[in-house]
Amino acid sequence: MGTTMESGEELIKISEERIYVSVRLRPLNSKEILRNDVSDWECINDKTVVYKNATLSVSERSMYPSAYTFDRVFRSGCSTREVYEKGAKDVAISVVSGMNASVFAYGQTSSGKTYTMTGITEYAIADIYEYIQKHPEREFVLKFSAMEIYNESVRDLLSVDSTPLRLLDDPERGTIVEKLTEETLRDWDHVIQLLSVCEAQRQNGETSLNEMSSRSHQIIRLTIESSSREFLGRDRSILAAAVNFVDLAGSERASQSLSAGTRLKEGCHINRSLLTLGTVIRKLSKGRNGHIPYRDSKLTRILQTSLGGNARTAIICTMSPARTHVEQSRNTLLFASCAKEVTTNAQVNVLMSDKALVKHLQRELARLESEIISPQLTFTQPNYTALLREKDLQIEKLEEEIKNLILQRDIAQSQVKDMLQMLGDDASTMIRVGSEDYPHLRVQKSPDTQIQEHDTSHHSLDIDIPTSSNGHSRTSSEDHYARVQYLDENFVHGNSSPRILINSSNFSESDSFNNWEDIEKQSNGTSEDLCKEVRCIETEESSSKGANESNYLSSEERNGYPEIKVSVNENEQAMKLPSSPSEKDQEFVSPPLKNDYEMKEDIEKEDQELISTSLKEDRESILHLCKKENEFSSMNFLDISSLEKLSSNRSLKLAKSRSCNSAPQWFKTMDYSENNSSIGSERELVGSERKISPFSFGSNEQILSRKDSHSSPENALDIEIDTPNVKFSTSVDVISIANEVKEKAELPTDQDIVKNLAKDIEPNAKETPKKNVKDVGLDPIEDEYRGLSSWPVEFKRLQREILELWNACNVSLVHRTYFFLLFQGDPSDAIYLEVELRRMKYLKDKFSRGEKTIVNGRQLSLASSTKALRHERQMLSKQMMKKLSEQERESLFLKWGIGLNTKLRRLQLAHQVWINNEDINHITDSAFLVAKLVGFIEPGQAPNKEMFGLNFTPRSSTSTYSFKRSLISLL
Ligand SMILES: Nc1ncnc2c1ncn2[C@@H]1O[C@H](COP(=O)(O)OP(=O)(O)OP(=O)(O)O)[C@@H](O)[C@H]1O
Repeated sequence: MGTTMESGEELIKISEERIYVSVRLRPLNSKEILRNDVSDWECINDKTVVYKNATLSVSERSMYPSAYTFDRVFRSGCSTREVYEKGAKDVAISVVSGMNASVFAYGQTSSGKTYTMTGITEYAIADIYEYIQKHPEREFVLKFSAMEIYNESVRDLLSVDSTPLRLLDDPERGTIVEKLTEETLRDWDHVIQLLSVCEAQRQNGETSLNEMSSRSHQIIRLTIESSSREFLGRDRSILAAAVNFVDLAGSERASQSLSAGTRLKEGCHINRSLLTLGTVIRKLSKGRNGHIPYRDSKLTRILQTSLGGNARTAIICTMSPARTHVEQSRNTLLFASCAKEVTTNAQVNVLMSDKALVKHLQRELARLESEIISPQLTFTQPNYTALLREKDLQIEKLEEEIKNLILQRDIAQSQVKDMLQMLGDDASTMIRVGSEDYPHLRVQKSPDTQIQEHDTSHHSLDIDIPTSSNGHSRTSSEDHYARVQYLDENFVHGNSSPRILINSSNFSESDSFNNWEDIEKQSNGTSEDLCKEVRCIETEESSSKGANESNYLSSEERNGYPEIKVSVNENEQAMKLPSSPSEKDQEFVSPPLKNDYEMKEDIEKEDQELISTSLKEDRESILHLCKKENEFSSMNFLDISSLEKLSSNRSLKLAKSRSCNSAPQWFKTMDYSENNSSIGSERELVGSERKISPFSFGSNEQILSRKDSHSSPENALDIEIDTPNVKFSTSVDVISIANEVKEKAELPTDQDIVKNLAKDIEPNAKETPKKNVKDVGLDPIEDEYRGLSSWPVEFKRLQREILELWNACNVSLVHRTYFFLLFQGDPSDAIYLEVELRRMKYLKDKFSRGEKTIVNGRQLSLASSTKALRHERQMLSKQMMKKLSEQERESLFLKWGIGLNTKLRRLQLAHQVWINNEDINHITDSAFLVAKLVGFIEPGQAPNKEMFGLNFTPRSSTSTYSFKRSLISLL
């Protein structure tokens, strides 16, 4: 056998094993001997039986195998005991270990099946009892049942009732025989008694071959349940299995058995069922593929488990050695040969009692509940510990991060506080924006006394360094300036605040700025030096919101927007303007207009997160610039010596020249200048009416000629900044500075825009015939364009190109509006159009390459500008409710083709403005609408260009300057 079972205590798990097949030869019976039948079969060893008929021809011998090998062959002289011991016991006794078992006897009629199985059944049961007796620690329950299949009917052999029993299919137990009597064995005698009953009940009949021929298939079933006595009364497992002792009816040939009538009918059923059994065995021997016809007979249905299922099976094929039965013997051997190829898969059958099952389920339930409540507890101890350790590390890391964040926050707050202190030294300098206080921004006004004392040097411009202890009067232009600053902030939604370097000689107020002290220290220069070259940072109220961060950026950080040095021409006479008492002591910058609050608040939200960062960067940038002061001394336009040189050689001289000799005509013509009344004139240019241009610069040729420029008073772009009580005149030699830059050390790549602009302008300048300023008397460039009929065309071309670029770059609508309304065709605006065009091209180039650029310290991309533009339109739509009357709104809706009942009509309107570049009327309408919404135009006020800086009254000139200088600074 494949598996021995020496110890009954062990539960033997047997995987797949083959059916144990043995062949038993019986001796010739008396009848066979009487007719001189010979025995042709001989067991040559324990496993092989051979056919030894010497009378067969060679051809006959070749038709059949002569030797058959099985697990065991038993000679005719072997006892049933030996057959049992060696051919059935191992399988039969498996039942005590919880495995199903079956022992078959297969063979032709009268071959000795009943003879063999009777003995094997008794021996097996005897051994089972012996096993039980040897294992008192276990409790066994033996149940006995017996049935026969007679003429394809199942009968209970333990019942006198011959009513056929039904077969039921149970999904777990397989085929069960309904109402089959099952007797619990009491003792050995009980076994003998029941076996006797079965023998008595079984259908037997006399045939010519067997006086006591079994006419049915008999199945004696012994079911054994066992459990350990140790666990008796507690939850315990029960091993349950059954062993079948099957005595098949013998195949027979009617001709041989001479059966007729009932015997013939029985023989037919017997043969049919045996044929099905043979088919099942044959199919199983070839594998389990395909259909196995278990259900073709009750025999195979009942024995399905034993045939290739959960059972150990042993088949003992009995055969007569007589020559007369050779054919039947060969059939038996053929069946045996197939059977030995069939495999079964026996398992230990463990039954759980209801009590045990309940106990088991309760334990499982408790375990699952425990997992739900505390999943970690289900981990193994090492994993649990590792998990805890990991969590601890994470907690430590997070705590460390929190500490760092708190530290950074404190530092940022401290910096904010410092900056605020630096920006405003008293409460009066603070303005309230929303819930935050911001410092007022002021023009650094040079007291007259100081101006008089320092009449030889450059003068400070509107350095919006916070007020000092000196205290500065506030300008009346604060409102306007605030608007402009707002525009500057939001230029291209990137807050491209301008940066202007201003030569200053009397920047004493800056002493109050601690950082300037640091600058002084680190620059290894004297305070005088610093006073000469002070980087005037155009700070505004939004400085605390990051708008001024770019002002403190190093040139490397500005990413394409290099600082422009503005040398302030301190010409007291020219600059000194009659003060308007009403405009005195007004802050240069006022809180944002109420109309702007909403928009500003939204922007502030976005900017809040940049506040501390920008302030920190500001401080670092200042320090960085201080360090760079010396480094730049021989490198770029930021260096002090360079600026000094420029100041002394050019700007200063220019200033002196102008102040002493011939101040630019426009100075004189300005209505607030000393000589404005005498020189001012009205000029009509491109349909725009203006009294004077506040900007003038010499011919390009003069400007770009360094040698000449140093000695020429016309080679500077002059910007006059006026305040009510102090007038500033700035000489912004843009081109010269650009050239200065170009000639200096390599600039960052992003600053090439400046070079390019200078290069582009330079040839034009050279082509432009030099004009005698004195001859012209006014702005040379104006003269130049005034004499050229191409300027209006050129202006429109520039304007159209700028419009397209605005759209492409998602430029702020407010910026567009202001720019559009400000620059309407005056030739003096050419430089600004050129600058704007360059800026836009630069941006578009960046965007087209998917790159980001830094504008005023913020990263600006096409996506972010798109978002900002959408946001701006939303803000404008909100402003419509505040800035427009219902009648105005309805009128606009009708004008812009929006239904009065349309949902989100204000938003629709906001999305229509500034979208059609081809229609100048649309652009104009858009500009006026935006201007009105953001407060350029007061409700009920007719728009006119005087409001947008073209009327250079003291009040408006500041805003004009601010806007224009922002453009210049971006060079
Ligand atoms: N090995 C044996 N040694 C001695 N006598 C045997 C042996 N086998 C069978 N016999 C005898 O042969 C006769 C027929 O045996 P048995 O009834 O067991 O055959 P069977 O295969 O069961 O026949 P059937 O299929 O017709 O029931 C019996 O009288 C029996 O005593």
